[in-house]
Amino acid sequence: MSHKSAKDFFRPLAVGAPAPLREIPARPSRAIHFFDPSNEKMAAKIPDMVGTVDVLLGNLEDAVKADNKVAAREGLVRIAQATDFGPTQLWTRINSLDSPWVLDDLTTLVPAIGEKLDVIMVPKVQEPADIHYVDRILAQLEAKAGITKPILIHAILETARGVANVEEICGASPRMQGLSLGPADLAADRKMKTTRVGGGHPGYLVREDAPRGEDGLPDLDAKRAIFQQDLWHYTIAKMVDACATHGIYPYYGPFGDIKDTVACEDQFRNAFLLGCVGTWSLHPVQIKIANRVFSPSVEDIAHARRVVAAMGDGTGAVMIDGKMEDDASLKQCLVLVELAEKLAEIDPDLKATYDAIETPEA
Ligand SMILES: CC(=O)SCCNC(=O)CCNC(=O)[C@H](O)C(C)(C)COP(=O)(O)OP(=O)(O)OC[C@H]1O[C@@H](n2cnc3c(N)ncnc32)[C@H](O)[C@@H]1OP(=O)(O)O
Ligand SMILES: CC(=O)C(=O)O
Ligand SMILES: [Mg+2]
Repeated sequence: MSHKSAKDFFRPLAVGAPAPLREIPARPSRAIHFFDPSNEKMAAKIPDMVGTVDVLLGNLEDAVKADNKVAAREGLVRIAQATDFGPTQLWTRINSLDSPWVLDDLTTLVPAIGEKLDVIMVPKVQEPADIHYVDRILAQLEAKAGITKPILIHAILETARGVANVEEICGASPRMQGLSLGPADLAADRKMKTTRVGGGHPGYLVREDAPRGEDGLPDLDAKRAIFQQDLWHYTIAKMVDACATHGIYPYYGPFGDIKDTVACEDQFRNAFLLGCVGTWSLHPVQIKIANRVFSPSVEDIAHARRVVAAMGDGTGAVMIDGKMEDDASLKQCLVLVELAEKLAEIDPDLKATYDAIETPEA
């Protein structure tokens, strides 16, 4: 197998295309809010959502009826051209690479709104070749349209083969911005026996040991605690490692039980704690949940700042509230502090909240 040389990796793939980025900017993207641009009621709400969510994503793939594919594509062009997105990013999810719509998605969107599109989400990515295909065609279209900044690529991990190839997918192009988990298609592809869009399952559990009777046998009638397990732990952890290795960003994905806002928050928080930077929002109610979960808490920032202040030059060990802190826990605290600073730049309420935290002298 031939590989590009290191020096060629950051050269444009078409003459006149913008130079690839060497670092993917760490822009806040706590919620990637999905809307169907062919749904007039939904589309009408989008201009007023600017500034209330980090990313607005015009979805062209699953959840858009086959008969509405052209209307969705054209609707996205109209909305993008008419809207000033300010600090909010504009993303799209194109149709899958084996669909009859994807080529028109790309050849329509890039010339019409390429300068406004930050990221193109590519569904059902199986292998690096899928990214290479999109990479080259984007460069050709950017060159032809005179686009000045490279459009980034985000891959959805929603096939077993995609999961097996995740590291190569992350490293396939300097355009790679991140990955999202696609739990619905992934479950189908793996032949998991679930019927949901993300979240847990009551059958996937661990049960407390049974008490033993005098005969030494388990008492099967005893009440025992059960603990539902996370179906997605393995895949999210694998995604997080692959993204961190390649300097790109991991995201949870959809949580389909819109009315169960409590379980949604739990699933999002698990992803946040494991290293994800954001998640998807399918309904306006999920934006607030995502913004809350993917912003460090006041308690975490208060603690992190105490550790930073106590650690001086960042080496050695100190005790705070009975716990040992050292170089490694300081690094964890800095992840939270730096994230809070980034979010405060675009979220005035959060800035006020973080500014009000009493910070010890360094
Ligand atoms: C597995 C995957 O691929 S997941 C990604 C693909 N799926 C999606 O993108 C789904 C996007 N979301 C939706 O289609 C819808 O939110 C649904 C179908 C889940 C629920 O829609 P509804 O039944 O209309 O929800 P509900 O009645 O609570 O909506 C309340 C209002 O919010 C609006 N709304 C609902 N979802 C959205 C949205 N994503 N963005 C903007 N507005 C929305 C509705 O139009 C409605 O407006 P109205 O008050 O003017 O009538
Ligand atoms: C996110 C997505 O597309 C899926 O779960 O299938
Ligand atoms: Mg899918």
